[in-house]
This record gives sequence, C-alpha cells and structure tokens, in this order.
Amino acid sequence: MAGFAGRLGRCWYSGFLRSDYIIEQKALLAPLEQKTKFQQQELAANPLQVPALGLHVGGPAMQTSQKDFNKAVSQLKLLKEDPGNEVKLKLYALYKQATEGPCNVPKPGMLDFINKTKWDAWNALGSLSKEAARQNYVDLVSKLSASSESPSPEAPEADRKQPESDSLVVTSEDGITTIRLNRPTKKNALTTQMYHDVIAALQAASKDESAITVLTGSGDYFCSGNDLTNFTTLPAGGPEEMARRSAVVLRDFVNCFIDFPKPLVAVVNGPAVGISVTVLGLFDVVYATDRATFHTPFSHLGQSPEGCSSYTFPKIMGSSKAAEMLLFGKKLTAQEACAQGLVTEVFPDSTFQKEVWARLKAYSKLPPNAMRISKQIIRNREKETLHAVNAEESSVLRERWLSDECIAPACQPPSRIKLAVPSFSA
Ligand SMILES: CCCCCCC/C=C/C(=O)SCCNC(=O)CCNC(=O)[C@H](O)C(C)(C)COP(=O)(O)OP(=O)(O)OC[C@H]1O[C@@H](n2cnc3c(N)ncnc32)[C@H](O)[C@@H]1OP(=O)(O)O
Repeated sequence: MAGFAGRLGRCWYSGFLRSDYIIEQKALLAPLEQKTKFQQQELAANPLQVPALGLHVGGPAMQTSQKDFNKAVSQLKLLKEDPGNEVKLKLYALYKQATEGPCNVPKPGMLDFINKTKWDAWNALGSLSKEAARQNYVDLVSKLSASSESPSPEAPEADRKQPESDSLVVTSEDGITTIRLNRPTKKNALTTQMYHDVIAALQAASKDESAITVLTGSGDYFCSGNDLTNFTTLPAGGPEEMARRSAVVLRDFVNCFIDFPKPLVAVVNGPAVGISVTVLGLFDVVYATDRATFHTPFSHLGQSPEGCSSYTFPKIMGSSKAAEMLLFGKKLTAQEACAQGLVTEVFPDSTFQKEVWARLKAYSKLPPNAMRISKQIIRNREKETLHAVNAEESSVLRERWLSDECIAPACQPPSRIKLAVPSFSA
C-alpha cells in the first residue's frame, strides 16, 4: 500500500499531518508497511486514516447509523479547510468511543504529552454509548462539511432562505432577528415543516448582521409543542421509518439551539408545552408574561424528555424539581418557573411586549462581538455534552414512539386532537 504523504497536497488534513498539531506523529507520513503494530493501531484510531486502511469499523450498533458513520469517516477526508486542533481532537475521541467504547487503555505518562492529550479527550467521553458517539461524530462531520461548503459566512440579506410556510415569520430590525411561530389557531403547535423552517431561520440568523435573536409566538400561546398530527401520515417504511425520520428532525432542531452563537432570547408570550419548554434550557435569556405556564406532559404521552432537558433541567432547578416536571408533567406558573431558574424575568401581561422589546432594543446596541465571545466562553465547554445528550434523547425517543405506552397512552390529550402514534398500528 502506498504511503499517505503523496495524497496530502489538496486536502486540509495535509496541514494536520504537517503542522505541530498535538495529535500529529511524524510516523504517520511513513508508508504503512513500515509501521509497527502499535503505529498501525494508532492509525486505525485516527479517523482520517481509516478508509485508507480499509478497516471495518466494528461494533454491535444499529445498521443505519453505522452506515452514516462510515460515510462521515469518508466525508471527513474531503473537507477543504482544516477544522482546527480542538475539533480534530474531538473527532479523534468520538471515533475511539464509537468504535471501541469507553476509554479502556492505561493513561499515558505525564511526559507523553501527545498520547496523554488524546487519552484525556477519549476518557472525557465517559460512558457515552457507541451509538451516541457515532451520532455525534456524524453530526460534527456534517456540520464541518456544511460550513466548508457555504459560500460566505456573511450571506447578504436577500440571499436568505425564507421559511417555506406562513407558519413561521422571520424579521430583522434594530439589530434583532425575530423568529415568530405563527400558527395561533393551533396554539403554534410545531409541524414538521416548522421544525425545518426554524432550523433554517436559526442558521440564517447565526450569520446575519443582527446582534440578538428572539423566538416568540403569535396569539395567546407561545407554543403547544409538537403538533400531534405530525405522525399521522406514515411513510413507505412504516412506523419505524417515521420514528427514524422524526428522531433526525428532532436532533437537528435541537442541535441548532445548542450551537447558536449569538445571544438567544425567548419572549414567552403565553403558555408553553412540550418541546417549546425543554429547549428553553438552551436559551441565554427567557422573558415571560405572567400568563405563561410551562409543562412537559411526556409521561402522559408515553414519551421521554428532549431538548437536552434531561441534562439542563436538573442543572437549572435541581433534580427533584426537574423530575416533577419531566416525569410527572407538573405545570409551572411563570413565577414558579422564574423561581426555579428556567425563566429570567416575569412581566405583567399588560406591559409585557412594551417592556421586553424596549429592553431588547437597548441590549441589541451592545457590541455584538463582545456578546458572541462572552456567550462562547459561557457555553462552549458544555457543547459536547449537550450534543451527546441530544443524540441520546433523540435515540431514546425514537424507540419510545414505537412503544405500546406511546401508541396507546394512558392519558390522552384533548379528544379533538387525534394522536398520531396510534395510526402506527393501523
Ligand atoms: C417531526 C419531529 C418531531 C419531534 C417531536 C419532539 C417531541 C415533542 C414532544 C412534545 O412537544 S409533547 C407536547 C405535545 N403537545 C401537547 O400534548 C399539547 C396538546 N394540546 C393541548 O393540550 C391543548 O390543545 C392546549 C395546548 C392545552 C390548548 O387547549 P385549549 O383548550 O386552550 O385549546 P384547544 O381548543 O385545545 O386548541 C386549539 C386548536 O389547536 C389545536 N392544537 C393545540 N395543540 C396542538 C398540538 N400540540 N398538536 C396539534 N393540534 C393542536 C387543537 O386541536 C385545536 O384545533 P381545532 O380543534 O380548533 O382544529
């Protein structure tokens, strides 16, 4: 087999191999045949080298995800830009976790700096499942691919992709981009199209000129959560395919909140249910009218938490208050949610809009880079954990949606709302 050096010219990872990047080992440039067994094992652990070695990435994981993972491993080689040392270290750790499971080798000595750094990164993933690690790896590669393909980080306003339906309205004014859920007759329940539109709107807002991004709702509700009719039309692959697709949409949707780089503010104009409550833990600031309520009837629907709430809620309000919400579906008033740290401040409904927007306009005049950088410092060290939590929650929900408890929940939502999931069994 030919050495790797000859193929390095065009790709960003030639820089990876030539730079003083902490994972770099000069040995990688030597032909494979000349490598020791240890070096070959190390190469196998290096995500960039696996396809070249033709290694099978083993493990008892699910087939679909395994295929995506293999694709991501190949895709990584095509990136045009070097993603930087921190990201490469993440890729290394996720690859090891995905293929070998939790770190199972002795910690290298203090002076073995390179291997110790790699070991630390792998070990930091703790008991993250192989499947979640694969998922995170795939997500990270797809994000890197998308950003290396995007023509310009500062796309002009006119090039922005507008939402596909009127159910989402995006406006930019006074340094604030506002994403408004606009389905008041259905209490702003989120259709599948709306999930996609919110994803696109957040991606556009992350690159536009605005300093602050706001999510709010039209009418008397902030949002009644997932539109329960989302599951009514089954695709050709049946319930399993429906659950698989929904889990992907959910994961992508929540990832956008995790990764959002600017101050993200929720203007909660009324009651909030389900996923519109759980993602609040990923916002920087949450302002609520005193009319708002917050509840997550997951157990009632045979479902389980999403939006990273299994991690953020216990952190924000303590495990017992979080359990009351996430396990028992306890509804909080705005004041209670504020006392528990989920809401930043509550305003009287009569002055809510006026007070909140005046305040946001003032904040939007602050130096935008300072706000971005401060947010990065506050949030970045948790991002990897949040992605792992999101992947796990989505994967658990995918199974929940096929469970008897979800198909025939003991506590039905209002009878007018036909729960989609029963149609799975049709
Ligand atoms: C594709 C990706 C999927 C990712 C899924 C991620 C997992 C997410 C989980 C959740 O979000 S769980 C929470 C789901 N939401 C609910 O269970 C709320 C159900 N709705 C209600 O309980 C009530 O409607 C309400 C919100 C408390 C409001 O009650 P109210 O009496 O004030 O109004 P209604 O007359 O009931 O509603 C008006 C109108 O709106 C329709 N509607 C409300 N919520 C939903 C909803 N979530 N899905 C679909 N439709 C909803 C309701 O049916 C009424 O419609 P019409 O009868 O007027 O046609």
